[in-house]
Amino acid sequence: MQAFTVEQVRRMERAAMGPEDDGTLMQRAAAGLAAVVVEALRTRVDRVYGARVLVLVGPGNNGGDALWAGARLARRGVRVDAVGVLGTPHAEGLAALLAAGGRRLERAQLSALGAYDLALDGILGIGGRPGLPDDVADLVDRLADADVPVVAVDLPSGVAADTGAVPGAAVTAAVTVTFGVVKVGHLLEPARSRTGRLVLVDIGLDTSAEEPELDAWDAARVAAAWPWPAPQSDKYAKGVVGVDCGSETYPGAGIMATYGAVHGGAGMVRFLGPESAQTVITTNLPDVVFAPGRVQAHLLGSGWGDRADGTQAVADAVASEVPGVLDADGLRYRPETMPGTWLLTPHAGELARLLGVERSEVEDDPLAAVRAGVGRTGATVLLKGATQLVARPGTRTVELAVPGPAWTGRAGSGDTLGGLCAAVLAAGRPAHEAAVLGASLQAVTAAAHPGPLPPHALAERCADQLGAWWQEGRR
Ligand SMILES: NC(=O)C1=CN([C@@H]2O[C@H](COP(=O)(O)OP(=O)(O)OC[C@H]3O[C@@H](n4cnc5c(N)ncnc54)[C@H](O)[C@@H]3O)[C@@H](O)[C@H]2O)[C@@H](O)CC1
Ligand SMILES: [K+]
Repeated sequence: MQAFTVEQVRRMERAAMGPEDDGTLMQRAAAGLAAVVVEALRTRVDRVYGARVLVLVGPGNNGGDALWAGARLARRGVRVDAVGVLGTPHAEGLAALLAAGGRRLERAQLSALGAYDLALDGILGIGGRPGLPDDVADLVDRLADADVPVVAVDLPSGVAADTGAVPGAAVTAAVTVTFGVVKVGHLLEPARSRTGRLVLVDIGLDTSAEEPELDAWDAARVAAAWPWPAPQSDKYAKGVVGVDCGSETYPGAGIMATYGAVHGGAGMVRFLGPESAQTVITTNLPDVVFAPGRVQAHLLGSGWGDRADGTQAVADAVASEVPGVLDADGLRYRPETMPGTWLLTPHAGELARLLGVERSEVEDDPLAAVRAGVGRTGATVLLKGATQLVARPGTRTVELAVPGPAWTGRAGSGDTLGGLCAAVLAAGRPAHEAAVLGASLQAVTAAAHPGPLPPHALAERCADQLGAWWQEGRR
């Protein structure tokens, strides 16, 4: 699924509209919106005729969409009340609603909000600045307290369309009906959680001239893209991962990274980390070897802590011209520039350190931050966290891994994730695919095995998930 910025949407809308806006796009939007509301009413109260809908109307075309949809609903016998909550409502939309039998109420006339079966959030769309004025936020809260489900028009009002940030008050929608294309904010946390179920209504926008801002993967695409071995694939076709992770202080990181590489399907895993980890590894994963030798993807950095020869270890691996994953403490020892065949896997704090900015700056605009990480290093970058983003040199489009349940993020998850990515890299896939596939496999597996499981146990379930896909013939 592709997502676009507000600027791109505006360009596409202008191209679709031509020089004069004759309202066609808004009518398409309103028709699609009304159809979703009809379905939602059927599901919730088993009727359309006589159901009650409250329309919250802001000052722009977002309110216009909501009012025109309200008019369509009123013509089907829905009792529609519209209340202007910001600025002056869209004149033609309001006239259409009143002509269809809807009512306009003042805010003071609103009582017993629980009597409404559903509310339409037409407060702000892609023209909205994030946040809501206090009095509007108060009304939105009262609707939530009264358990009135909200259908958001285009976007839940208050969220930032281009970043997914929610810096102030915002609507939390049960369903969001968006028009033409998906916007970035629908897919990135924390706005994603405000969006509810996302429905895309086709209004005839042509995306072909625009490079998408985001490319979001789903589980089916991950299964189809996984580097499944061919019948004749030997261990070298599947790929050898060289794991130099962990330290005497943090041996567990080396163990968990190895679990990731083994269960991600590597043909062979060489463990080149501290001796203190070897007994545990060889007891639990007897297929792992400890001798140096041929490596098709490096995995470095997890659990290193301070390492005297860290800079040299990374430089040697990069100089070997074999691709690799550089994680955690290893990021501190990276050379000034790296090839795009290398994958860096920072979390927000590590990316902030790499960029020399505050962590909040990364969290407020992760898309910009992950791109900046590529600009700064030359490498491919996977930003780990609630939404896992992958940026790479040569394209503006950022890939979004399948999201996972919140408890996946715990000590050691990143170590096994590095191993999963390295297994894909060793199979010959480019770094950005290794990142998306590894992160998505971990997320899909975590969603299917509500634990919370410790990372090494989740890594074992990742192998089960691959096995399930294999059996389903998803390869
Ligand atoms: N342009 C088009 O052709 C189409 C637009 N559509 C709808 O139009 C929407 C965009 O419409 P607009 O550009 O009018 O923008 P909005 O409807 O998002 O509203 C922008 C207005 O709200 C005010 N405003 C913004 N943030 C505010 C805040 N935090 N507090 C108070 N006031 C605030 C602005 O000053 C401006 O007057 C889309 O989201 C979509 O719903 C659809 O009808 C499809 C076609
Ligand atoms: K809205």
